[in-house]
Amino acid sequence: MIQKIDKQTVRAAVEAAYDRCKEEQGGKNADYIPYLAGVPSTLFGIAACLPDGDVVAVGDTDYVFGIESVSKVPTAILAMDQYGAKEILDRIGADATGLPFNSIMALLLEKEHPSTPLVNAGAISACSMIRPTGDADGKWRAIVSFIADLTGSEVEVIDELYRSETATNFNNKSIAWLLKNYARIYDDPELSLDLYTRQCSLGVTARQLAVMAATIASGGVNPLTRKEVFKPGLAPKITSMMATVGFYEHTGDWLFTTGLPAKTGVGGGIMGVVPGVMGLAAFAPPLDEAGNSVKAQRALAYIAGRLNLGVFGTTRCVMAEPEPAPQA
Ligand SMILES: NC(=O)CC[C@H](N)C(=O)O
Repeated sequence: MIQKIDKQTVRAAVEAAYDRCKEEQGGKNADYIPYLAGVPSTLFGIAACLPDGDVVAVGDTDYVFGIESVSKVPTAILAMDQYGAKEILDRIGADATGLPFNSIMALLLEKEHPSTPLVNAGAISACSMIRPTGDADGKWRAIVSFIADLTGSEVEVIDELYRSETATNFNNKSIAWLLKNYARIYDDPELSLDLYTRQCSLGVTARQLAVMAATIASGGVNPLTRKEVFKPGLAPKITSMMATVGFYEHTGDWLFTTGLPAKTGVGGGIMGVVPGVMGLAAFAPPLDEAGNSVKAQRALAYIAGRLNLGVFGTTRCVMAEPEPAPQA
């Protein structure tokens, strides 16, 4: 069955989600990265980017926050674009770990297989693969310009966040060297980890994440700029990875509840992809114990339910074509 929705329906859902969730008090800012503990906890924004590039936005959707693990998505796509999806499957994998994002145990259990580019181990491995290998500046330029193409606007590192994260990323250092031990890192471990830390420290807005999600939803064509950012065949690959592990050990519960492929970050952002239809994003800093924003989850779950956006149902939700302008 096809269910047509229009821009007004989306706006009404986004506004209702904001109103219903704005008083939610659950969760706590991440504090293992000191910068994140200081971000105002009451910030809250929701954005939806439609196929015509229009963004429906409510709340703090222009506040610049740390992209954190949502950055694992663009780097995974870039790696697949550079090497082909099959090589990423072979070298990194596409499985869930069922464990926290920074789990060393996951790496020990699956020695030669970091599982997926959407957890820390696989993401550091993906950073190591980004071409031109061995060239830290060249790799960084490749990652940042790819993210800018996905969002249709510039992105910059939040210096204080980068310093804060670099000063405290001991666990990730262990992961990088364990990857080296198991021959699952494809460039210098320190260089790869620094790239990963820098990409996590990029500042983005909920509006930008919604455009990134919409670019994935439309098979790699940015709806704002109309640029073809990545090969269309990669959209279902990244969307399936997001569906598999986007909320770490809570992914199954999320997918069961919403049917929405999405990816979270400890900065409080969540990006959701409705293939062929739209991109969604929400931002609110307080997190649950798996590191997923409590308020942003509630908001996106509400919108997914109200608009029937789940990808597993028998009803396929599509955007209605806009009415033609009346003839003069
Ligand atoms: N889940 C996250 O957003 C974690 C990202 C963070 N930079 C880390 O490596 O711990």
